Amino acid sequence: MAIGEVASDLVTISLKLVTLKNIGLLCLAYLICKAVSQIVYYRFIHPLKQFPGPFWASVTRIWYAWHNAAENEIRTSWELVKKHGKVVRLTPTLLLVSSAEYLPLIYHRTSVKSKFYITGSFGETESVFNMQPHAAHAYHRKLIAGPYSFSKISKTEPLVDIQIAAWIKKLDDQFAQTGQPFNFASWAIYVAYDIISEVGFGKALGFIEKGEDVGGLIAAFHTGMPIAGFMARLYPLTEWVKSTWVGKYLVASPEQDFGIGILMQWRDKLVDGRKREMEEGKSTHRVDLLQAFLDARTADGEPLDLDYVRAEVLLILLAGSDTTGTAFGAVVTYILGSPAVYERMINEIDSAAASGLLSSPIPRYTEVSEHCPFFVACVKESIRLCPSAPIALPRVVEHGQPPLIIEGKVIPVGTEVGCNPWIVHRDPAIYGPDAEQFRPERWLDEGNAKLFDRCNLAFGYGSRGCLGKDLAMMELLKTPLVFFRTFKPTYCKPSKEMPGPPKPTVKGGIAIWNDIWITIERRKVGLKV
Ligand code: HEM
Repeated sequence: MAIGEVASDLVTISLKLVTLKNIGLLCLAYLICKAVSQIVYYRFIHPLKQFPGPFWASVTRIWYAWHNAAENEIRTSWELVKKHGKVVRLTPTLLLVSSAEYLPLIYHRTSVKSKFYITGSFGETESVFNMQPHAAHAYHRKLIAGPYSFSKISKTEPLVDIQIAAWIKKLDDQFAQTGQPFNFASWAIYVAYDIISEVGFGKALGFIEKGEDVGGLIAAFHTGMPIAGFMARLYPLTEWVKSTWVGKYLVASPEQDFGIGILMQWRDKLVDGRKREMEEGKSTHRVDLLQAFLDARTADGEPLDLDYVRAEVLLILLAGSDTTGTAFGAVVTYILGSPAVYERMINEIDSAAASGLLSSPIPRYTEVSEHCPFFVACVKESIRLCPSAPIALPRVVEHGQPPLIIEGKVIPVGTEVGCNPWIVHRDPAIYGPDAEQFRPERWLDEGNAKLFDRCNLAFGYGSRGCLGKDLAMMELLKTPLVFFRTFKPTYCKPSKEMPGPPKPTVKGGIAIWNDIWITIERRKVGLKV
């Protein structure tokens, strides 16, 4: 047979082999080889193989993303910590550390956020929250931190009071006077939204007035968070998808009529409205956060890029409302769940008020901190047990930083390390053997309280800690206090329409209270509305 004929036969045979079925089989074989090599590498060769954790967690991020989507990430992580100790491997590259003693080492001054934060779920332009490199974050944080300082935020206290008074009046009219039950979980977010929009943008969005989820913003956030959580946990996939044409559908934008897109539309209305006012010379008297961002200048005297201002404004809407509402929900639920705590708290508030130590109708933040130590302890204990952002907050171990040594082991460069506030706040070495119980008294010992404050991760830690903490604490010490002083709440008997008992779920990375169904009656003391 001539060489030409052999070649032609070979081509014919080859072409016969190129069938759809064979191409499929080849792809399958490739995927199996890739999966097997990934499993072998991460489980038996990778430097993190020495750390304990479930098999699937050590070889694929899908395990972690799956548990987040199934809303059982915390319980699962907690059980692993109880089983394995202070360090657990949650993904091929992520270690969860449960011991508070390591917080300063992991969250040091120049720590770098991991790609967990790249999701694009909050839009194309990053705010200080998403920025990963230390230098970029430090530069931008310096530009915008001024208006969040305690001295500036304490000037907004009268604005907070206006919203608290409006909220109490609405609750009185709609529920105390009528005896109608209501879901406190929703109303807690309503007041938080109106406070943050008043302080942040100079006008409450109207949640209290309308008594509803204005523009569906709360629902939009709750829908968007599980997607954000999934994308954060599967970030290599997210990064790749973002580089393809599908990316534009993945990254949140105001063109989208769902999820975070809806919040962006509102954000743009606020920013554009303010820009118009400025052009018309109307907004010179404004002192809110938005105006501070628009007036801020870089070292070269340039205004901040408008897209960046938009990103920071969106962050205020996202970070400053639901989180605070969740904390209100926690305070009320934990206090109502313990009659002895309720009695002690209400007696303290009543006697402080009777002694003239609390201004009327709404006490000042400083008065509450000084004269109601047990109530303050209740708030701190509630946030300890139910932090609003119960996620691992991962940082990357980088070259050029001091070596990170945990439990005697050097953590390899490139590893993601994080602590989940929900878990760290239950560290028995700090809080004792009853760490899982709601016991506000533990904060009354001054030495303990200082230690607990140092180990608190509810507002993040160190140079990347929450900029809105002072505002949030002001809201948290005032709003539930006025609520309890004015009304006596009682849980409703659980039914199909009013399920109970109340419990938090975690969507993406945010704790959300569901079904705090109560009735309220007016007490003889409290805010007259
Ligand atoms: C109870 C209420 C709040 C809680 C529990 C909370 C929690 C947190 C946490 C845990 C972080 C750090 C996240 C990380 O390390 O990745 C953070 C960052 C941040 N929060 Fe809050 N937050 C609350 C309220 C607020 C409010 C009211 C505002 C705005 C007025 C705000 C603005 C911010 C900002 C701007 C950052 C980013 C800081 C940075 O990276 O430099 N937060 N918050």
